[in-house]
Amino acid sequence: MSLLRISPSSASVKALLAERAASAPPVVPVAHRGGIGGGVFLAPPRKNAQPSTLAAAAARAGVPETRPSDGQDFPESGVCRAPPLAAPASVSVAGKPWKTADARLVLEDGSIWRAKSFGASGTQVGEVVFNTSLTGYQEILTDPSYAGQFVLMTNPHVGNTGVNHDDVDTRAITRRLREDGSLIGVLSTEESKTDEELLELSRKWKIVIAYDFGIKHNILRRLASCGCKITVVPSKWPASETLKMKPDGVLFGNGPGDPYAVQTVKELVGKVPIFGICMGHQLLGQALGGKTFKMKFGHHGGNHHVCNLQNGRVEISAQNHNYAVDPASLPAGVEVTHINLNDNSCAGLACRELNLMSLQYHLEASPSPRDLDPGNVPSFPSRNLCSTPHWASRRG
Ligand SMILES: NC(=O)CC[C@H](N)C(=O)O
Repeated sequence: MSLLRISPSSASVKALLAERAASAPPVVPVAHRGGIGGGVFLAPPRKNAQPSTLAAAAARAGVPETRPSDGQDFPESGVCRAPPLAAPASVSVAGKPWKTADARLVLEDGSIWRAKSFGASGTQVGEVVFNTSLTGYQEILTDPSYAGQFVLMTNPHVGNTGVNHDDVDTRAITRRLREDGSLIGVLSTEESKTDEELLELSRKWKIVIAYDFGIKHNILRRLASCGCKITVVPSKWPASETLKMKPDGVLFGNGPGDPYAVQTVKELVGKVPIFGICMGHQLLGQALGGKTFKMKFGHHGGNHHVCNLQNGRVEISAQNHNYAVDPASLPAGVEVTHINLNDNSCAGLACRELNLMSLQYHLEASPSPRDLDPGNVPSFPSRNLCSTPHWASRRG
């Protein structure tokens, strides 16, 4: 086991940490199983795992020098310090069959735990809970009852590999959770997201209602990773019921066949921010008074060039549709924001006055590794479903 200093990267985060920093032991943990699509382990950057750092950190935290094997510190006193193990003369990670990445776990109390991850990448929001089991992590990490949560194993000795130089102590976070109760956390490997942004994600949920016409799970996953709390409703869910739920935004997603449910969309337009994907885009087009038509052979492929008319950038998109919105039929005030460069058909529209936008392609489908990720298109924040100001306003 080893320790890691909490290293806030900005004054504002420092301020948030100030109340707790004095008593918070400078430790970092291992977190398992984000909702990112697999297990995530955090391990500390190796440079922070030096015995001298550990000793100094322990002294600052006022933690007595005891080893976990003493068995005196936990759980009675909620001890959270690992012993200053003598590091092996040389420890190499070169032979590991996985890639590691810098990761951060940001809790809603303002604490930031920097470490290394392996496995899935991305950003995920979830409730952090701890599990004290000594064995059986396979069953724990695959238990669907943990959906929406991060599981923090208090026992660092998980699996059959023994304790090694990269393993870390999770008990500091556990102590915090025991004192304050379960906390919402954000686990992220995305360097483009600042600490402040991650902290905001942990504190503010956006309530999204997603109509299910056959919605793709990855759309929901990507929204969840932006800090959205999503309720999926059936395709015939009345607009009046949606409005009663006071959402920050409504998503009309993909689905088979000719667009339907236009009446529901009409009843919501102008009352709540709306985002449409693929069939949702066609529905919005019709609800605004436009017309859709059946294309000769449709668009089905993973390499359709789309021009974003707002910034002139060309995006490579995944497409799957047989119908398209006729731009000439759209009323004034509705802007065509994207066109398919193969045939100049409408690939996106927006109406700022009515707080809506839509795309005729699958931005969640990752045609290239991160092609349509907002972090890669910083000049166009509306690429981000969540940061688009006219799509989903923030909820405090
Ligand atoms: N991917 C989709 O949502 C398909 C939309 C619609 N069914 C079409 O074929 O045009």
